[in-house]
Amino acid sequence: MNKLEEICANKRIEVAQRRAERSVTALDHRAAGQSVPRGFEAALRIKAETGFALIAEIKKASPSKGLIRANFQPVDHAKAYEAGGAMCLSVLTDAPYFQGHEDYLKAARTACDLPVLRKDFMVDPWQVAEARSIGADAILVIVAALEDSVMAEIEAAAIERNMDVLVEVHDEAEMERAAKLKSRLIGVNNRDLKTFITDLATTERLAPLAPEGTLLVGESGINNHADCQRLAEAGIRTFLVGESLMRQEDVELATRALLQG
Ligand SMILES: O=P(O)(O)OC[C@@H](O)[C@@H](O)c1c[nH]c2ccccc12
Repeated sequence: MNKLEEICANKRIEVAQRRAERSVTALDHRAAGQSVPRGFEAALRIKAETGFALIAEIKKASPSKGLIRANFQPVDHAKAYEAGGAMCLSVLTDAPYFQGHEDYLKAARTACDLPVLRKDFMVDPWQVAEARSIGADAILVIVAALEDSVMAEIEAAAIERNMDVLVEVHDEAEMERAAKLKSRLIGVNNRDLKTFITDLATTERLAPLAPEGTLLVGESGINNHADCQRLAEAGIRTFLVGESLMRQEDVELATRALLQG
């Protein structure tokens, strides 16, 4: 069992417990109290026409790096990312492996005007209703973790709720499977799931294989402006960046430097 399979096996157990306590109807009722979804993909597409569109990630820890940020303040981070020029936020909510929490997403979204992706491991369409009920504007679908039929069900649950779907791929076969979905927001994860090594060449290799009309997102291992410029050579102007920003003292300044050099 690789790490992703292990995480998803645990997620199934975790979700089964929460699902027993709350129905989709109850979640949708709760979601009605949230503000309507902010356009996640639309914000990225507009910005990517003229510059670099950034999804800035709020991430306290990860399985490969352990604790990334000791002084962890999701509200301050959200504000700093927004002030620094990010178009969207991604907030880790997985607790066992990333020390995330749904409260971090709620607090971050309330603190700014940016659309927010719930960064978690979706294994059940029920989680989409849950994500919307805490205010998420978009969800992540990791192709490597799901069968085609479940992937489509999760996507449908998001579309039904006017949420956007970031579809994540790691290799050619996954890009082909992603193309069968409706979403044309596709992230290429540069992190090898078995070794945890990141290599920007992954995005460069897969970019030409994306279906027509796709907004491609370069994910993971993007450390500086030069990395953004390198991916721009391959036509990618949208990036998902976590660790390199989370490690900086002045997050707003670091965000601006990443985008502008
Ligand atoms: O911290 P980085 O190397 O900038 O990477 C951010 C993001 O791509 C990474 O956190 C990520 C990509 N896909 C995921 C799926 C689950 C959890 C985390 C992730």
